[in-house]
Amino acid sequence: MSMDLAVADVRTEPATAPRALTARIPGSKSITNRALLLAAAASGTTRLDGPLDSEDTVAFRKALTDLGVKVETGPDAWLVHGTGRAPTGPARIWCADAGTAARFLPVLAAAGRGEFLFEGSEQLTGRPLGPLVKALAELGAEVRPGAGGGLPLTIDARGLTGGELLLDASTSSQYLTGLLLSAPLMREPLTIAVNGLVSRPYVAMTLALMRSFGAEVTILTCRQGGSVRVEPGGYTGRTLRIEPDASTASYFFAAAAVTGTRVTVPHLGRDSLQGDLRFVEVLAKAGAEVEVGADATTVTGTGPLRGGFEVDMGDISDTFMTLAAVAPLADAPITVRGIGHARLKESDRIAAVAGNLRALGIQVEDGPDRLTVHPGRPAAGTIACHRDHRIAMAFSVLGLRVPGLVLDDPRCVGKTFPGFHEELRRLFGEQAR
Ligand SMILES: O=C(O)C1=C[C@@H](OP(=O)(O)O)[C@@H](O)[C@H](O)C1
Ligand SMILES: C=C(OP(=O)(O)O)C(=O)O
Repeated sequence: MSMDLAVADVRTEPATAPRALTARIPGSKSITNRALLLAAAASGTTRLDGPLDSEDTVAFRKALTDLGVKVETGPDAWLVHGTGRAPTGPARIWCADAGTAARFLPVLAAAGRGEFLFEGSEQLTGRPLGPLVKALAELGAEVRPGAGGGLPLTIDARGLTGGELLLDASTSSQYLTGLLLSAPLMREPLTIAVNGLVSRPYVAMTLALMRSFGAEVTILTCRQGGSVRVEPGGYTGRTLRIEPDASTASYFFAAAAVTGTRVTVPHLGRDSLQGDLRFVEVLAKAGAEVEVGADATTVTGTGPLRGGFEVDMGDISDTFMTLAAVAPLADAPITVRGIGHARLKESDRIAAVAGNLRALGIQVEDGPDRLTVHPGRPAAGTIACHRDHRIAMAFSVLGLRVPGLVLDDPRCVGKTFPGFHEELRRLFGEQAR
């Protein structure tokens, strides 16, 4: 199935006050999956209000169910009955396409007992897991990766003692998050020193959520770099309201910037746990008006996008495609750097963005960890999504300004927002030609 993205023909310079829109953004994937794991390991019951219901979180929840955790689901809240300990095998766990499942759950299993087999889609099996496998082996776990060094992964678990580790987090922060989340279930403290951490705000999110479930965590810094120490002691269940997903919100904020409208996302404000909310600072560089309030964020498009800048998006790399896809509409080139690790996600995202823009006639230069997009008039064409939800969503925003853009796989957005196209059309559809 393919889908025509030309839902709008929108002027960039509004003649009157910009149209004010409120986007309905579903819950954060990263918070939902962390909270599911923390709640499963906790003693007592946890209530998650506003969790994300998408392929990644359903896969994570189902994996926990297969590990013996009871989860009750309703339309607006999930109840997780914590076991107060790590799981007992045997169990066979399907991680689907979810990097968070493949990087977080094997550590939980290794802290338990029995045999566990982790498998995933072809896409996920192709993604790296090496630093986590190495760390688990150093902690004394019996781990056997698949032929490519990652999934399918077998673990013969006898519990984990803890100790000291040096972790390479230069390709993904998810290895560090995985080790941290299950550290309170180990017999002794775990101290992890980290080399080259990417996606840093995700680790701050991990630590904040661990603390909110009762864990004792100390951040130690020295001249050589940073390390984190986690005490044993488990978790205690709680009630948690999950914020709207800031990475998902980026598409709607960018849509405001390129259509001269005003988009507000309620309940996503300055206390957000999500680094990706900082995407709005990048839009401000490109000339949009941005207000990050106590409990909402609003972006207003003020005219043509301003280019002529270079920005490091290494901490917020899930949002670089949102900027890059609309960058041809700017009045000067835009360069994004620090995003080498984005080549290791659902697709090689630098190659996917560059390839699609070039196919639309846009001049692009790319390097190992950077991309420069030149101004131009994108032609109509078919976007190759590479089964990557974020490529589909980012180019859908460009589709608000470029008639005749078609996605080759519109439904891949289900990984994090199954209702994405419907919401984009609800907000911008009446401007369709
Ligand atoms: O911890 C998390 O929830 C995530 C961390 C990031 O991955 P990397 O640390 O691999 O960059 C991000 O891209 C992913 O969507 C979610
Ligand atoms: C990289 C992503 O997902 P994950 O690594 O959690 O599969 C993403 O959602 O953009």
